[in-house]
Amino acid sequence: MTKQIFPSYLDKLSDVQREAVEYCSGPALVVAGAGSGKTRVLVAKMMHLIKLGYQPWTIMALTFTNKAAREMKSRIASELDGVKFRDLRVGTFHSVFLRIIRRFSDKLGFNRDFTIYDTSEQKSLIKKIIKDLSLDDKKYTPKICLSNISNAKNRLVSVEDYRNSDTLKKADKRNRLESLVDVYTAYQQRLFESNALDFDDILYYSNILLRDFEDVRQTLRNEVKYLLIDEYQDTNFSQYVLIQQLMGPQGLVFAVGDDAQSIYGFRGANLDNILKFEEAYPSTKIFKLEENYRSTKNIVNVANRLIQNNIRQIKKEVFSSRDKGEKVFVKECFSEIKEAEYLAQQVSEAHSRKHYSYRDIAILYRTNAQSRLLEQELRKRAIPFKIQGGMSFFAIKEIKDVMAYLKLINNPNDSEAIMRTINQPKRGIGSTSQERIMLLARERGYALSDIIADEKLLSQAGLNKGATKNVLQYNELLEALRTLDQNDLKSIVTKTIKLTGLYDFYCQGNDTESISQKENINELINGITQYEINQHENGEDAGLSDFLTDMSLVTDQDAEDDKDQDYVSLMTVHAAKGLEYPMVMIAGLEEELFPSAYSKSEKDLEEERRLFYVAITRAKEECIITHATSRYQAGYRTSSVESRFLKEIEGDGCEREKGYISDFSNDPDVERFQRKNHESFDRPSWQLQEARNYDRAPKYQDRYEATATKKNCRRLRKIDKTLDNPIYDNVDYGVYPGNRVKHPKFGFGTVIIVEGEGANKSATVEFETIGTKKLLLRFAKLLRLD
Ligand SMILES: Nc1ncnc2c1ncn2[C@@H]1O[C@H](COP(=O)(O)OP(=O)(O)OP(=O)(O)O)[C@@H](O)[C@H]1O
Repeated sequence: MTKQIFPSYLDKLSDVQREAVEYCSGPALVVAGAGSGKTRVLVAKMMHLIKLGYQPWTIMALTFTNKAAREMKSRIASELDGVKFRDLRVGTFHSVFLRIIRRFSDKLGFNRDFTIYDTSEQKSLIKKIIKDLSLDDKKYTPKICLSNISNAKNRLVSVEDYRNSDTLKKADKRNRLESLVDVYTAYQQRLFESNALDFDDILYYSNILLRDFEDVRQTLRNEVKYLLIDEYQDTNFSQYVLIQQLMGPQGLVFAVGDDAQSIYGFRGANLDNILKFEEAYPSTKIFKLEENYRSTKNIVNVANRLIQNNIRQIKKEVFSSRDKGEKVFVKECFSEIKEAEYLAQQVSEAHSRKHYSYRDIAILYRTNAQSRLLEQELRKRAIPFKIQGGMSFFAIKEIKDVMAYLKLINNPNDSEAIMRTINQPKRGIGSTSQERIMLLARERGYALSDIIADEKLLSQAGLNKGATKNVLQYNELLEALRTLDQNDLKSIVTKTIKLTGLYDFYCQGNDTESISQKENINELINGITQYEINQHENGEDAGLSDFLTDMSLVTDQDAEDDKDQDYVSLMTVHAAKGLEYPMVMIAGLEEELFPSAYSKSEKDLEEERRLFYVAITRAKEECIITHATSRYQAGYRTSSVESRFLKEIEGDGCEREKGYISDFSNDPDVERFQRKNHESFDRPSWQLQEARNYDRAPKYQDRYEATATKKNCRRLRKIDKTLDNPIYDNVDYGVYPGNRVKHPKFGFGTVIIVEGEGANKSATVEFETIGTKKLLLRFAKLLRLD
């Protein structure tokens, strides 16, 4: 092996990084601050172990994304001659353990070619179950059912455990969801019948394998000598137990993580796993990486000031040896529209005046919905951008159709794939026929794959002759597809697209939709070609089942950066984890948005704070943060209170700028006026101040599906009305001497005198164009501008 390169990887490390890499006598935890070089340490550790004589396949390294795994593998394989990509057992928890489950699938009663259901397949299955169990689909929504099932699996609660648990029963009763246990039972049963697993099952069944099968445990323990784990702070209970079962309490576990960046609590990540690492592995040695190599001093200091407000954390002093750099800049905007305009303008300026490339800039936000206006504003200025982690390619309808056929070739029992493809493209098997087939399957316990192949069963189901013939032809089509060579991936995919009729269905029209569908299908074929090349280069198999497995593991964070292209990246803060950009803008720092309206407890708030910490620490040189004082939500304009986190970051290295006057009317005159007079109007209007004083009503009911009470809705409308019509509905009209106002006919002016009472109240206004006028406020329709 290439010994001459070994010193170089150690040379690139700081003292403490090297100590961590070289320590190999027991479990270790590397507490790594943001930007402190976790990736470098993990790669070096792997090389070091290989140098010490560990065979590459005896080191298991678990990363958070497939992308990180690929990068790690290619760095190691390119630096170490003789080490092959395929020899490295590096991947996400899900991909590594999926391979293990396939290997031992017979122990679990699954066929080796099982399918992994994605979210839409899970939802579709749950909907059918809710219908079959005659449950109220308003109460038992797929989202609620799936999140409860996911929680149960991530806590390793089996269907039987669930049924026997008084605590869970009580909780479900309290939530009026007593039948959740039946939904869970049916869901697991149907997955099993379809020879399918969902994402959580991968870890769940891995745990079962290690717990219940002594021979599997021994085999794996003999194989895995060293375990490296990245992003340890985001492991959940199921992963925690899995690691312990695999390695034991004295095992050679090398965990790297940053408690301050634990942001997946909503998915079951348990911060205690890192906080209490030593309890699980008593002989642990802890290393702290505290130098942030990424960001300027100002950015690091502001981020530190924020995170010190969290109680649950491991103490560390993150510092930067770089310059102070620009101050972190916090900008108040009067509406989300103004905010988007401002950010787009900053991008323009950074590009033209500061010579940033677009690819150096990222705009981060808390929720996907915030991207729409940003996109609009960037488009207006012809700024190229890309939404990262948006709708997955594999969630596109036409791609799902092709994938469903491919899954069926691989796994004939996949009932979701049967129901998706049976009449897609249309072949005369309508919804009544489909329901009858499903009913027979449910009532008599037949597999769908058996029914569609059997004329007698189809007639028992009540299908007429025509429909029966069509179903049988569909089944023959599937049989024919299964005779194709599954190792010739490109050929099987192109033939499937043609033979199933999907090509004619999607690719014949000339309208924009058909063109885009055709492009997507072509993109799939291009992707497959690329996949075959990559697999080949890495010495890995590229058959149909390999492809399906790898695609089922693709996550939002796996998108490859296109290094040749220049565009601004837009993404949620979650999607930005692990990334870095010279300039980072963070939008929407408002209460109930960031922190999210859902974070009610102190624990939730701490997670939101960590999320903001992740956002700030993505920045290398510059960080701009914005918040809007009002936002259009659920059909109403509502006032927004600035995020509590903004107070927390105030101080050295942070500069704030208040917004200019509000523009609720979107009147170009008002806008022009604002621009002209912005210096003298740097305070939010009294209406906003007043609205802010309202006790916080749930504002984002649409987005968060929160159920606002009627009273709150009325209150929101009232605020909204006040904001949209700042003067007309106010009892005292809110006009005082000195106020700047706008009249629909007379234009801009200044109030000189206010006199009279109630309906007779009047104002004398000095207008810029027509001079002084006395107006009855009841009728005057004055718009107050300050
Ligand atoms: N010893 C070092 N000397 C100089 N630069 C380093 C050193 N270690 C890491 N870096 C650089 O610091 C930057 C941050 O490293 P990396 O992305 O691995 O950090 P990280 O710990 O994963 O950060 P985060 O958790 O915030 O995503 C990278 O550009 C990396 O090349």
